[in-house]
Amino acid sequence: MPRERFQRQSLGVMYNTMKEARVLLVGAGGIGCELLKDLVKSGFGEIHIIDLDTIDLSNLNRQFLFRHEHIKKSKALVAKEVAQKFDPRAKLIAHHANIKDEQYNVEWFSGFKIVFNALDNIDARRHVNRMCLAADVPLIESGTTGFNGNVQVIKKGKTACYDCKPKQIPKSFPVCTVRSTPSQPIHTIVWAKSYLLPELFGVSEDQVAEVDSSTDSENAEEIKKLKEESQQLRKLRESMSSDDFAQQVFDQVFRKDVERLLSMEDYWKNKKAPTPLSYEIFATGAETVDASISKTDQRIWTIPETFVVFKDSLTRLSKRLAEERAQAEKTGLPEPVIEFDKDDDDTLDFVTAAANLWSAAFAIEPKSKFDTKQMAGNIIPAIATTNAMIAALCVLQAYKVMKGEFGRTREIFLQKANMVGDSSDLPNPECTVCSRTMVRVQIDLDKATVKDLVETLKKDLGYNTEFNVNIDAPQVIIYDYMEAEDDEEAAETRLGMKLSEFEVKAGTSLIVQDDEGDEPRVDLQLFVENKKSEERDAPALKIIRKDDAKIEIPRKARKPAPVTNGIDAIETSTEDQAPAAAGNKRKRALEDDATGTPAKKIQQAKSGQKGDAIELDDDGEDEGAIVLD
Ligand SMILES: Nc1ncnc2c1ncn2[C@@H]1O[C@H](COP(=O)(O)OP(=O)(O)OP(=O)(O)O)[C@@H](O)[C@H]1O
Ligand SMILES: [Zn+2]
Repeated sequence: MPRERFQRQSLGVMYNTMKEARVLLVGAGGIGCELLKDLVKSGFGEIHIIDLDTIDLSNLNRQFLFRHEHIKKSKALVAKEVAQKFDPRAKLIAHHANIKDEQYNVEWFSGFKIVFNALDNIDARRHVNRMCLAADVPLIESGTTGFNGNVQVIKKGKTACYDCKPKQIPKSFPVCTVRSTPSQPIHTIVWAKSYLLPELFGVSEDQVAEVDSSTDSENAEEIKKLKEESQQLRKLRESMSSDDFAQQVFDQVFRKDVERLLSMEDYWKNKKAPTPLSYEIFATGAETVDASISKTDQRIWTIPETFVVFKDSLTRLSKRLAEERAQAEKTGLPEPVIEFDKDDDDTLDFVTAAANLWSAAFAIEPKSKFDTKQMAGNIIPAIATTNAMIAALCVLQAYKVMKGEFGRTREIFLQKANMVGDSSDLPNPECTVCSRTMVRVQIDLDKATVKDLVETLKKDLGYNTEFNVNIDAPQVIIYDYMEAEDDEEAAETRLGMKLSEFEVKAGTSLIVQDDEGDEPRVDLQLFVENKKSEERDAPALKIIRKDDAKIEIPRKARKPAPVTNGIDAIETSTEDQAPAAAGNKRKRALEDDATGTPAKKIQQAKSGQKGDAIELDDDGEDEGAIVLD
């Protein structure tokens, strides 16, 4: 078979290693479909694919393993079936599940040679990052937005982890800009999506991340007024079933609230003042417009069309909420809410129409339903070719990982047509995630007490008396060594409590924080597994040691003393300082772009400095691996 011959030629001795390797692919979406094809075609022996989702019509344009007849079926199962045809000898195993499920514990992760992340959310990425660090399995992390993408190799102790660099927080807009002085279409879209829709049908603006309601001395007065207006709007919810509900809402937000703004003359000295809208005037031109105009999504609606869609979508949403409320009352479910969803036409029609009316009041250009969908959904169209390139780059990095050449792995950034590969960063010693020591612990949760845990930490891991134990998230104190000093009786009671009383269960992470002397140990993360002890006298807790190796928990690196006027405030010896090499590596990550690409690397990509080309060169005759530099 010619393909196999070429593979042998290009992989050399690695060919057989790959045939035996067991790898995990997390996510069978845009990157995942491409990556699965690449992994099968590259000859990886056993590939596990996990995805919690089912196939949607909107996936078909780029997730090429899926066809129309697969809609609503499991992504993982269909991906496996289709990719199997590329090589019937490959062992493919599909899991239609969430990677955060309890059964996918550290032990399960330990069974893989490499894990590939092809996910679409930070939460799952962070979880896999932690599991791979705990299991000491290399992770190849990847992501794309539009024409941009990146690949990062993560290996405990050798390279930076996913959390070593701060991640960009989603952009938010100050409440005063959105509600009092909008000047761009995005402001009015955010207003409709994150203020008007939630105030009428969902949670309040205070709880929406896209709107920043924090006050300072300059805006405190205005925010107070805006809060009063929100309350008035919330009151209107009571008349949701009345015939003139749309008129009441329109009058309140597009007339009264705008009139109030207009009365603040100082506001408009240097800005164009808004115009309050009149329901009667808008209604006059609208009699002949059919509500089905909302289906037109590419062209900007006229004012009468916008008015009709506003009224019609408001009625649709009101009816829906009334039905859901009646249902919830019957079944005792909590009060329902309607949230914005770009694929839900009722909410999208409402946001488009309301945003364009708000724009009309402020003389801002209106937007089509299609454009509003992109902007409100923060959608950057996914590009199939970007996914394909990133998937291929993941495999090229995987070759180096297979050879254990972590020093030669590259962090790769794709910026439109420009690609840059820079050597992987070293771990950030101040990273609260990868600087921890991570250990598995088997606990008989029917038996184990806080005392058992405390004693095991002292006996098996060398802890002294001064340490605390918490559940990671949500934070719950399990043991606090200071308690004994404050209240001996309470401390005794706590020691006798079972860990299960604190809701410790399989999958829980426990964090042990050392407080001993000047040089405490780094934090210890214990990954809990529930295991019944078979013999009666067997210990209720067992620390799992890889190959029976002794577990050493390193001491925290002391921070270098602060520098004042060029003179060290406290004299420090060189041994006291944090590892220099790692420190040098952490100089960047100041401002990251939407893909989380550090600013420095983008600059390089743009200016075409170091490493702006990807070279595929032959890395020695017998090994024949493709090297990316
Ligand atoms: N916790 C998780 N466990 C398993 N799979 C996950 C988890 N979180 C996300 N995924 C999967 O990761 C994949 C990411 O793929 P992609 O970025 O192409 O998103 P998508 O949902 O397919 O597309 P879009 O968001 O553009 O509609 C999805 O198939 C998603 O179901
Ligand atoms: Zn880290």
